[in-house]
Amino acid sequence: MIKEGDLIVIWIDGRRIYLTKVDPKKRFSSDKGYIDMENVVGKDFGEKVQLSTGREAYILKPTPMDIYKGLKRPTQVLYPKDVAYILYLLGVSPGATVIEAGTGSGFMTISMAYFLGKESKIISYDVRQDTQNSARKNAEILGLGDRITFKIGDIRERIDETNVDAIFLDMPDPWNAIETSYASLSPSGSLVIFVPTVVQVEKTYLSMKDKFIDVHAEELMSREYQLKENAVRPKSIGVWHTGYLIYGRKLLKGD
Ligand SMILES: C[S@@+](CC[C@H](N)C(=O)[O-])C[C@H]1O[C@@H](n2cnc3c(N)ncnc32)[C@H](O)[C@@H]1O
Repeated sequence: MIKEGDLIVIWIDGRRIYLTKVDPKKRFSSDKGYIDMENVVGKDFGEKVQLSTGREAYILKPTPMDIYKGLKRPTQVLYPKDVAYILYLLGVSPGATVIEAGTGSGFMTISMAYFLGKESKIISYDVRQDTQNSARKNAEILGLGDRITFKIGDIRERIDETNVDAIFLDMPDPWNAIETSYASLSPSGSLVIFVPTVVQVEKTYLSMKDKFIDVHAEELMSREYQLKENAVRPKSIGVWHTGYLIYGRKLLKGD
């Protein structure tokens, strides 16, 4: 049963998916109508409610995908298809320590905190205080703030932590952060990097190839389908390119 303070999704249609906290004193408004939140308290997840216009909406329990659609994002954020595979490539499990840069809107940070659980330590660096503040707010809304340490700093110059399990970089010039990442990683730890252009892939590869093993780059493609009777087919409009993932594992010097 839904109670005050719960995080819920108000689902009106495929383009109107809102993530909000239940405050009985407040009103949720959209271009399709409003509902006083006191009318949501006591409902069950999956139940239908009626907006002021008579339009129906559904109350759902937030999933990472809803969180992705509903969060504020001052920077470009990673797409869920990439986030899911990055988690796999990082090779980490609950209890791990992971370093990330840059924080940006915190979508990757939040995803790691969500999937790696309470015992994990996520340390996220960014050079910008404003975007990191917004990421911190996002993490707090989701109740994940205590799993994350936000740090202001240039990861090309310094990573305070050593012997970490994995590092993820989403920044314009990751090839300048290979030295610091190498020093911070535990032997055989994974370094995963996201970049949007092939020039960045080559520069990153060249800076990694002597210190990391199993270095490779790949791109993930996802194609959504139109679901309509007698017309099920790939949608004609979609996101075709997000970026490339580069991966490698730390070798000990001299190996
Ligand atoms: C595209 S955003 C990251 C988005 C993030 N992965 C997400 O899913 O929300 C890139 C971020 O890298 C930060 N950045 C750029 N250079 C950096 C550096 N040398 N050290 C730390 N952060 C850096 C930028 O300030 C920016 O916030």
